[in-house]
Amino acid sequence: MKKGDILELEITSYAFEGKGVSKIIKEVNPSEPENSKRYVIFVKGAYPGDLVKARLKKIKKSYAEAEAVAILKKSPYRTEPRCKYFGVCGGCKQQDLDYQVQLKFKSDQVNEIFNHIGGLNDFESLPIAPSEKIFYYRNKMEFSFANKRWLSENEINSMQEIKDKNFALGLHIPGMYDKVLDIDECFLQSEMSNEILNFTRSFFKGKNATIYSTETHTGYLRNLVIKQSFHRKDLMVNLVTSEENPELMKEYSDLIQTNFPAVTTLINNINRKKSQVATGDYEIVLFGSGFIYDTIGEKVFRISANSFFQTNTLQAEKLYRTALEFANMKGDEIVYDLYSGAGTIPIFISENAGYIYGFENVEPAIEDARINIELNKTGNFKPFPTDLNKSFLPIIEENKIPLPDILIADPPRSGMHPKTVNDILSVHPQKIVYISCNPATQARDVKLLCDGGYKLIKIKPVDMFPHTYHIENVALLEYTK
Ligand SMILES: C[S@@+](CC[C@H](N)C(=O)[O-])C[C@H]1O[C@@H](n2cnc3c(N)ncnc32)[C@H](O)[C@@H]1O
Repeated sequence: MKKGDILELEITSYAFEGKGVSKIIKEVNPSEPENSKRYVIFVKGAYPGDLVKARLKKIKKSYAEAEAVAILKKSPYRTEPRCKYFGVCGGCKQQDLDYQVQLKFKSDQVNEIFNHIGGLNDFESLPIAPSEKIFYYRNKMEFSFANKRWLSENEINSMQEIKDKNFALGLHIPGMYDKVLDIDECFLQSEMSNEILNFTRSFFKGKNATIYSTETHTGYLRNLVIKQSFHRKDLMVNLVTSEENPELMKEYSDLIQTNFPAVTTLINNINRKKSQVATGDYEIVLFGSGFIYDTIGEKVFRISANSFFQTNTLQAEKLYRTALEFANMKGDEIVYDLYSGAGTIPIFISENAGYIYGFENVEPAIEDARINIELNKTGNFKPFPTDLNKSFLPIIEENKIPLPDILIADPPRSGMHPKTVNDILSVHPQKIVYISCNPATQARDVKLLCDGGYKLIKIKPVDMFPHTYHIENVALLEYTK
């Protein structure tokens, strides 16, 4: 067996990040053939139930990696993808998999990750909460401009001259930071979002506007971010550019106002940094308030261009309700909310807690949290600017913050800094509710907390991102010593 070989493989299970698993016998045990050792091959582009031809890409001692090149027998779990860009776009990699099966695979994967990475086996695993909407469920889309448009095979193979290959506005090709798939529709946000996307492309193309190059670090256009309230009629268009161009922006702004009365605010974020992030060094509000408002449950939240808000509003409510159920408070508890963003969790749970202290390092998010406190007349929550890559103990001491009964943490994908885990152990809340969009780093951190005296009681995934591999999971830990 060598790299490049093509094997016929039966796919029997599913691994993290959408790889089918096939187990083959490399060496037969002659005395007990049925007990011959199985060798695992992870197959990209294959689902359980498929029979595929796959090309070997990498061979290791205990496993190999391959890529499906032909499907000989289709898995019964496969469905027809809705989107014409499926297979190329990095957005919805499981759109060809039945949604109920997606849920089952996500659930199985969380358990497997907790078992393998965390070495955790003794906990209750609650059923995954399905997403109410499986299309048009996002309230935010971040599109990128690129001066290298992804070309289809047909375009490359055709003998004709390729048009517009230096202008794209759409979504990145997986693994290619500089190439963008120029899309004219996406089923993740709303129809209106697609219209704004297409209008923005034709406007700037018509003006021969330049696109920021990741190689030369010159050029004007960087990102188009659309934020749309789910429960209200607020719609924000945020154009991220490398510099100011007041004349061009004025023209764009006037046309957006005329053609899209639904757009309630237009912002121009100026990002002079080399890194490709869709947040600016400063922002210019062209019209409207510069914010949108949305609700989760009974609570209303202001969201600015650069603050985090859960992207699936309907599922955010399920996520927060799960956290609230897990915390199971009497009403007088001191709660710490680490990575508190715009204060959405503290405000959502405020009636069930005594006092909540939030810790967050993004200034616009903290500013939003302060406004959200006023909007909701929340009298028992205060956010503290805190960099959780450093110890938060000095902030507690300086501000005489009492020790917590309950700690909620909702870190970014990278999980918690080891210093934060240590700090949690030293403030030893009775319960920890850990929300995560990356069960691998969550299991790693939960293991550390369990080594420090906590017990994992239960977990519940909440599907926030249908058709993608992304898994959101809530875990409850209790102090046992
Ligand atoms: C997954 S979001 C959760 C926000 C909030 N809990 C919610 O549900 O909307 C993670 C948050 O962590 C914040 N964050 C990231 N790195 C941080 C750090 N080093 N210190 C403090 N907060 C950080 C981000 O700004 C973001 O608001």
